[in-house]
Amino acid sequence: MAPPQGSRAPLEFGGPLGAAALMLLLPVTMFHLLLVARSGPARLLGPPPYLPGLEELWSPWALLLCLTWLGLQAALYLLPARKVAEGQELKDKSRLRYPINGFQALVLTALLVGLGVSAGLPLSALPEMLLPLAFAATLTAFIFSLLLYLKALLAPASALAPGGNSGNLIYDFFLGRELNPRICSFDFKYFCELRPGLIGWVLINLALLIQEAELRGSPSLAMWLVNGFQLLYVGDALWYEEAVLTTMDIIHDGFGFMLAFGDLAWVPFTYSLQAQFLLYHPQPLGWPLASFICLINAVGYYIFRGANSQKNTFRKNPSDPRVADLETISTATGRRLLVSGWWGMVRHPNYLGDLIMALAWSLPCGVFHLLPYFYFLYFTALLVHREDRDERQCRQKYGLAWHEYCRRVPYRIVPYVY
Ligand SMILES: NC(=O)C1=CN([C@@H]2O[C@H](COP(=O)(O)OP(=O)(O)OC[C@H]3O[C@@H](n4cnc5c(N)ncnc54)[C@H](OP(=O)(O)O)[C@@H]3O)[C@@H](O)[C@H]2O)C=CC1
Ligand SMILES: CC(C)CCC[C@@H](C)[C@H]1CC=C2C3=C(CC[C@@]21C)[C@@]1(C)CC[C@H](O)C[C@@H]1CC3
Repeated sequence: MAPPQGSRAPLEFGGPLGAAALMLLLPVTMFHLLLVARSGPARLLGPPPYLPGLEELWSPWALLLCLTWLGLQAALYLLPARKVAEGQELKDKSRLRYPINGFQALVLTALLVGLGVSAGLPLSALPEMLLPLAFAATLTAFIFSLLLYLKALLAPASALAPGGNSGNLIYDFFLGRELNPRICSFDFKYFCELRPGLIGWVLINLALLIQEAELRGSPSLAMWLVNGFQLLYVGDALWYEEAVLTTMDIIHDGFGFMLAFGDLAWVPFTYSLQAQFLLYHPQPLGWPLASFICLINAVGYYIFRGANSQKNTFRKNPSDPRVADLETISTATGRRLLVSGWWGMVRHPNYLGDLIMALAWSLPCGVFHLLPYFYFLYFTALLVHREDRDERQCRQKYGLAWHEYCRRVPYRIVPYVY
């Protein structure tokens, strides 16, 4: 198939070979983590305790549950929103509109789950179903990506993403061809990025907490901490939902297997790894250490939220009194770059805060297993790679001004280290 005109973007993720390898490696890693988390030795780098057969992975009930969950979140997405936000300007100069009702979806889901549990819904049975649920989510993501690929064949050239249109089927399937696939006003990428996966993640965490309480009389302090920290993170993402409209996933990347699998399977089933680990490997944690870990999470959150809010406020209105005094440099595009405040400390202060929080989520699991640190390790790799991609895009967008910014702010993520 010939690449569409004008698509000359350099190949990322190691090209078609890298994309094929990731498509295999990501689900395999997810199942490995699910299996070792419940095994006695819980060794991240050891072999899985056993290889599950298809009868253990495939369950029509799990698929039904997965589709019902997606249907519920889609219905909540369609409810009237407190605000409708406009996205960034597209190639054809138009702007898409997005409902801002993610936090409302989280609260309504919590109410529905609360009602369900009080009516006898066995939420604590969820941890036993993680394997078939993850399989169903992977299958759903694969079929969904296939449909998205086919849908993109009918899309006009102006609707295609800059990256996922190389003409190589595997690469384009992985990266995604269409930038903002929609049916009427329902935006699939925006919906998947924040709702089913993120809310699913905290629901799985809650189910693990409830099962721990049933097993041991009450949830452990470590389990409370992991649940609390991650609920704060998800609540924050949904409260500041509008900010996702300026991320590279929404502005730059197409919607293909990478994001569909990432959003629907990877996030709920691997981001809940610490809580999964704690259910099978209870860890003693005293109040002094717990308080120290809370402090680390608070510092991480303070940097993460401060940096993200500063940039979002500045991008929305550079004369806002909260950012008007910050030093900036001009660029040829007319947009300015912050060179003081959080964005004068390192070029990605929000990543630094996010990484500090990631560490705080693992610490309640103790220091004798590597497994609960998987998220921290994976996330470091993801953010270093993401920073590199963003840097390339900014260099292209801002040219000399970006070089000046790099000269003024030489460190990328960690001051004086990287
Ligand atoms: N938990 C998870 O799995 C993940 C979490 N995240 C988190 O999501 C959040 C969003 O991350 P992400 O989308 O990667 O990127 P950022 O929010 O860091 O956005 C990068 C963009 O910010 C703008 N920018 C960069 N430097 C400056 C500056 N000095 N002044 C003003 N604007 C600047 C540029 O866009 P422009 O100039 O066009 O505005 C650049 O492209 C982060 O907090 C990240 O940690 C991200 C990925 C995964
Ligand atoms: C499976 C692959 C390794 C890559 C998958 C990447 C996705 C899991 C992430 C890509 C960007 C994401 C963002 C978030 C969650 C993870 C994914 C979807 C947030 C919604 C997390 C909360 C933050 O406040 C905003 C993030 C935006 C980007």
